[in-house]
Amino acid sequence: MPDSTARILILDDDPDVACAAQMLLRRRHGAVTTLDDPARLAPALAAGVPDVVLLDLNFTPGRVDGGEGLAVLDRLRALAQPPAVIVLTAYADVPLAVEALKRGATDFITKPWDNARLLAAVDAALARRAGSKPAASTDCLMGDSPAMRDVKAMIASVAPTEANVMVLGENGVGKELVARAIHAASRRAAATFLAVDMGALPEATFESELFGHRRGSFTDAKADRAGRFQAAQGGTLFLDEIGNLALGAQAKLLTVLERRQVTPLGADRPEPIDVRIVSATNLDEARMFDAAVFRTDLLFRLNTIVIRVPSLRERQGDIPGLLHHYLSLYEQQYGRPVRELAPGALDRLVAYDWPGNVRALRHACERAVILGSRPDYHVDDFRLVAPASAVAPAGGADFKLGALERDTIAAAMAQAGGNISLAARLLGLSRAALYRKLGKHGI
Ligand SMILES: Nc1ncnc2c1ncn2[C@@H]1O[C@H](COP(=O)(O)OP(=O)(O)OP(=O)(O)O)[C@@H](O)[C@H]1O
Repeated sequence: MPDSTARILILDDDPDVACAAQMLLRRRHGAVTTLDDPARLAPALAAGVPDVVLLDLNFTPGRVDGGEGLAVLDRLRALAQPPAVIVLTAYADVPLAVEALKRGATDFITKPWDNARLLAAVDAALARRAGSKPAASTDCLMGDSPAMRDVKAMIASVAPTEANVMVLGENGVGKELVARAIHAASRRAAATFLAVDMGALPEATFESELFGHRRGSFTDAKADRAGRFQAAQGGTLFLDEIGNLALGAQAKLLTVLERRQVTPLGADRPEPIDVRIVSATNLDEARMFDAAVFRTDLLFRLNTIVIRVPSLRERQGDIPGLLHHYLSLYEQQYGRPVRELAPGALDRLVAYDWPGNVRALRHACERAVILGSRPDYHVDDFRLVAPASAVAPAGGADFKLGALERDTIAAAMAQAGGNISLAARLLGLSRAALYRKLGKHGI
């Protein structure tokens, strides 16, 4: 929204860049000043701290490491009432932009910028300062381990931006919760958050499901139908299991993201879309960078920011809190008495490997509450599928982890009597994920 009282400072040593930004922003905002040298920042601040600073990261000719700009950012953030800072970076400087976000920048814009994008970033920064933006919400994302604190800090930094985020991590680590937390802390929080399981979308109906269709565009199209992109308009679209998308569908998705418009099947005109994309996959980065699996151009559209959610094995410190939370939850839900863990049980549960991560832990707690019949919880009440001693050796080679996964799945299948749904539940996996793993291990 235009704000004639807003004070905006553009700090860039390139007079053409500073002048172009000033002319653009002056059309909407009151006081827009420029500064070409950070050494003159102190007197400028003495005259009044701006609401928003557009900050270039390099000032000395030949310097490209961004150190000068980051130092200015630190100084601005240390002020009693710090301004919102939007960093201006060269296209290839995305890692630097991420560093700036970690240090408290509100957003980043790559040069040469898109005018609408720059105006939207300034509006969002002003709205945030005016307190019209809801507070960050990562409450439901439990865990205070250093690894989870990093994840939460990343969420808080990237949420207010419009950057596309790719969330990486094993099954059940909480990737969807991370995506929801990003949405909840963004300026889109009041609009829709829509999750789509890309792995479950048949290729034949991919376009109709995502982009919508007009009545009569194919035999079963009895009425006009909006796609997921239209349904999430103004909000966030969470593309889950993105790594499982067929290459043909990847090309169609890329076109939509590039043009920021969708053409429903049977329509003669494209429709503009305004959605933020958060995607997730359990494939590791090496697989995602395999061109036979995933188009690199699409990957670069989606992974402006990457958030890696660590497995439960990598944050054992979170396990006691999660156990307590989910045991209490199910005790209440099933009207069971409050019980403690038997001596020694906690240590073994913490040392357990947790294939299936938090989802598996949650299901294990549900089983213990339902099946445990002693005054306290013992490890066998949790019906873990692999022995609690089956912790992968430190620095263990991949093939050992692979064998462990195969044996665990085989054990779960045997315990479930071949019932896929039950085995998937025991393992804390979705049915689709279990099918893929069965195929991978030839079980
Ligand atoms: N940090 C956490 N705190 C509390 N609950 C969590 C946390 N992480 C995950 N969970 C719970 O674990 C389950 C799985 O979480 P979620 O669906 O977000 O995982 P995921 O990584 O997206 O899984 P998948 O890869 O199978 O799609 C959910 O019930 C969720 O509430």
